[in-house]
Amino acid sequence: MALVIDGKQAAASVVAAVTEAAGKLEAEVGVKPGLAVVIVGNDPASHAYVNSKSKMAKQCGFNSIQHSLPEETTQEELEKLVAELNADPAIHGILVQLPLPKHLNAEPVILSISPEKDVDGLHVVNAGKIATGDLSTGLISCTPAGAMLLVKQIHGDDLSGLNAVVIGRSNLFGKPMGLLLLAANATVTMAHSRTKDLAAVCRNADILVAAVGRAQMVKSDWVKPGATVIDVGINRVDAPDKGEGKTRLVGDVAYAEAAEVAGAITPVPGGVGPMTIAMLMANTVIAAHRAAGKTPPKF
Ligand SMILES: Nc1nc2c(c(=O)[nH]1)N[C@@H](CN(C=O)c1ccc(C(=O)N[C@@H](CCC(=O)O)C(=O)O)cc1)CN2
Repeated sequence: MALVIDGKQAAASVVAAVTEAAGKLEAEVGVKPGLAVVIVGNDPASHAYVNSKSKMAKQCGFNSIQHSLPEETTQEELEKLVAELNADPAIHGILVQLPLPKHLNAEPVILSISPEKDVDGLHVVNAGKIATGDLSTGLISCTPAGAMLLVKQIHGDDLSGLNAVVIGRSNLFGKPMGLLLLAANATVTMAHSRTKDLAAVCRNADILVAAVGRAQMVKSDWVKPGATVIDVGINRVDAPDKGEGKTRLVGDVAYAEAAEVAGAITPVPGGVGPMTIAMLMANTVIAAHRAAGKTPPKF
């Protein structure tokens, strides 16, 4: 049976380090890290994530501000709010929760965030820094940064000689994850919906990262014996065994059967998910240190 990688515990360690760094920064230079979280519309899952982020920011000792905008907010109004937050010296991190309602275009909104305050790491300046191998002066996208911490728990910092396969090529996760694995010297394959014989490609992976958004698509015969499996999927499926109308969360990997083959595996829930919010806190405390002219902590 595979080792179960405990994302909750890893996230708690990151949050403890962030809280300590935030406390020291405030004590030394009087700067309290400030995080502004912006949400548009009424999507219940997005509201739950945003509430968790605001709550966690408070727990870390940050100045935590939430802007909940109505569904009918215009592109102009949203970008105006971002401009105000860019200009606010008490705010070091700005996050716009995704997805936005259909009438809004996320790309210009993300580009309107100052790269130094882009704690989601989605601005082209931050994405470009990862692409050029600069992992120390920008801000790294939270879910891939968190997934990398879990990979490094198993394999250490240097992934030389290891084959990594990332299934999924989104800007939010797949692309930066591939680049972070590459920066750690893994030999990286980016796989996606058009990849020929995906199962065979995956069987070659020492580190298999699934971010496809399809419940339990990755089967045990896709997993190389002893491989590390990182499951980024969060899919809600019917759970008739729990009672009528009940649901449960599952990942993109058929967990029970994959755990029989893998060397280490992240569960869903409790794997990569909790790392996302922890790394958001880490990025905010890093941004606050830089704004105060102090050397940021490393996570
Ligand atoms: N602006 C952003 N939008 C979105 C991001 C993001 O990083 N930035 N990521 C996702 C949603 N997300 C954070 O926003 C997120 C998803 C899941 C979790 C998490 O902890 N999941 C738990 C299960 C939670 C549950 O029970 O529902 C787990 O996997 O254990 C945290 C954050 C899309 N939007």
